[in-house]
Amino acid sequence: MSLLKCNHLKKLHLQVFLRRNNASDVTKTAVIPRGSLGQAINPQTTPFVNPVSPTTTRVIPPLSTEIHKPINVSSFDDVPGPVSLNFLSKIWNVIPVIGTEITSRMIQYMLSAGKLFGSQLSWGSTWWQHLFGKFFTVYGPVVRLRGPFGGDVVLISRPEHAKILFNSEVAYPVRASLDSVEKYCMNHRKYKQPGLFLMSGLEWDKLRKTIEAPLKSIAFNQITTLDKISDEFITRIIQIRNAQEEMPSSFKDEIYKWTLECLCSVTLNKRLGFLDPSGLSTSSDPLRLLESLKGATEAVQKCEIGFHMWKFVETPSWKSLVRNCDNIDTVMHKYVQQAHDSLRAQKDGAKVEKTSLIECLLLRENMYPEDVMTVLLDLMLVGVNATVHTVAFMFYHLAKSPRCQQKLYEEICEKKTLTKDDVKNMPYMQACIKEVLRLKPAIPFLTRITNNDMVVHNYSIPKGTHVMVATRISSVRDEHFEDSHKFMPERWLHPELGLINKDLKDFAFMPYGFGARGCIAKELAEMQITILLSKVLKKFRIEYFYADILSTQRLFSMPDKPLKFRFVERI
Ligand code: HEM
Repeated sequence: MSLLKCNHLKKLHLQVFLRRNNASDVTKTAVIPRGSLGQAINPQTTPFVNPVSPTTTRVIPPLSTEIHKPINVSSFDDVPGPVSLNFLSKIWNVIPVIGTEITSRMIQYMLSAGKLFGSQLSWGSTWWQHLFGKFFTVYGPVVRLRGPFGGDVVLISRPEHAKILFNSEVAYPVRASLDSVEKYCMNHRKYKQPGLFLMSGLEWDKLRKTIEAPLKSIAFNQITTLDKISDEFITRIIQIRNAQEEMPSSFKDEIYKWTLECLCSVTLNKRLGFLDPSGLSTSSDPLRLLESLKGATEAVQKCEIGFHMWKFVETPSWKSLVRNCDNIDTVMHKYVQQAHDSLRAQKDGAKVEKTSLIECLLLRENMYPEDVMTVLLDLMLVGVNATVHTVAFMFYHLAKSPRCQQKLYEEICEKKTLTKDDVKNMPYMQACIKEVLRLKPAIPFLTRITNNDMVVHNYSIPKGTHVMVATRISSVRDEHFEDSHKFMPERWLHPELGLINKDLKDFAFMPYGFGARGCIAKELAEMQITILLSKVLKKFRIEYFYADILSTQRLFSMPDKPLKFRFVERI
């Protein structure tokens, strides 16, 4: 049996086991429900956090060998959800298990065809947003989507429920997998690991620790290079704008190039020349990487949504995923191998100088160039797409709000050359970034496979359940943010002191996720965006005169329209 199938079976068996046994023996259930690489959590060493807030009257006892079900807590089977899916699950239960992760996407796929709510919903680019919103209106704040293939997904959005979920996290939180990327890494490439985003357990923890600190320090050491890359971006703007100072429809690609150049400079300590003023030749590494990343992103989205046919036959999406990821692999492998060889040469001589992330990784015991490749693929798929989305919407919201743009421009003008300290000390810039992430989060929902039994909204949710937190929904609710659909960076500022108000963000706003599993490169992303925006706004006023741009709100969200901004030079 394939490794993937094996994982899914493990997961399902765990759920069935938990339900049958009412999770009565914690030591038996201490297996993380996914990941061939994820080590089992040891309950003896795992810190317990009471999943229920102290102010809540319902009290669930700490995990012990005996779990006492609190009186009046409704069972998992009582969690409401769409009846037609319930019916479907009964039919499909006779079919062998395929996997929990696909359930939600399968359901979304069926619903996107309008089968459940018909014409009541408009299935535009933000259909899932309407769909999830509709679920919450119809079924309440906790919705159970019964999977046609056995795995269930619980959907939540309220901050108090997200708090219970995230506060119950143990040392190694588990995120739902991207089966297609996992299959590519483990089955197709035969790598030892599927990459940080998909790993879990002790191996994930070790790898994360290896990456996190160097990523931060290397990024800050590269501030001058990142500054230069932003200058090149400005040169490109001047080159490609038309007589009306407007960007071509392909402007998103320029943002991609800027992001990739920044990433390669931090990870490889190499300038690949994505923003070369003379353009990119068709056979160049940068163009190959750019096209392959876009192709891989599209292919992963297609593979993950809907019925996972690619698990059985080689569908066009699967072939495209393999082709594009292989291309990324071929290009990056060349640089990783070079770094590997140069480190081996240095090791025998003087002190090893670590100037790039891949060098830090390669110096780790049992870390080979192939393992580094999976890390790089992750950083590209997750990090580059999220940064491109955020930068695009920074430009958009500032263009739509000349008052905010002017205020940000004034703050930028107070600084001459940006230093490390300046980057962290620009309150209005930070407020604008937060506001863009609130309105247009690059990753609009978070997923976890619960590490503990928990009670959410008086429903018992067993350990091993796949939970989706629709964070974008909570970050645009008026009860959490006044005039929530308006772009108002000031909401993040203290009225007198001009400091970022940290209180606002708790669980209603999680653009970088949460806890140990949260984004690994928040500081890097914000530093890059701050440098870019400072440069661009010093030089240009940004304008936009076309239809509103929305986020596609997909797995890797993107703007749904061409970014035809005008960059008007300041006199
Ligand atoms: C504004 C830009 C970015 C946003 C909004 C963002 C957001 C996120 C979110 C929401 C998650 C999931 C967190 C969770 O499940 O709790 C995540 C994870 C991750 N991000 Fe980012 N990200 C950004 C930039 C980057 C960049 C630039 C990189 C890499 C260079 C990166 C690398 C990663 C990785 C590797 C993970 C997985 C971490 C793990 O599982 O341990 N991200 N990001």
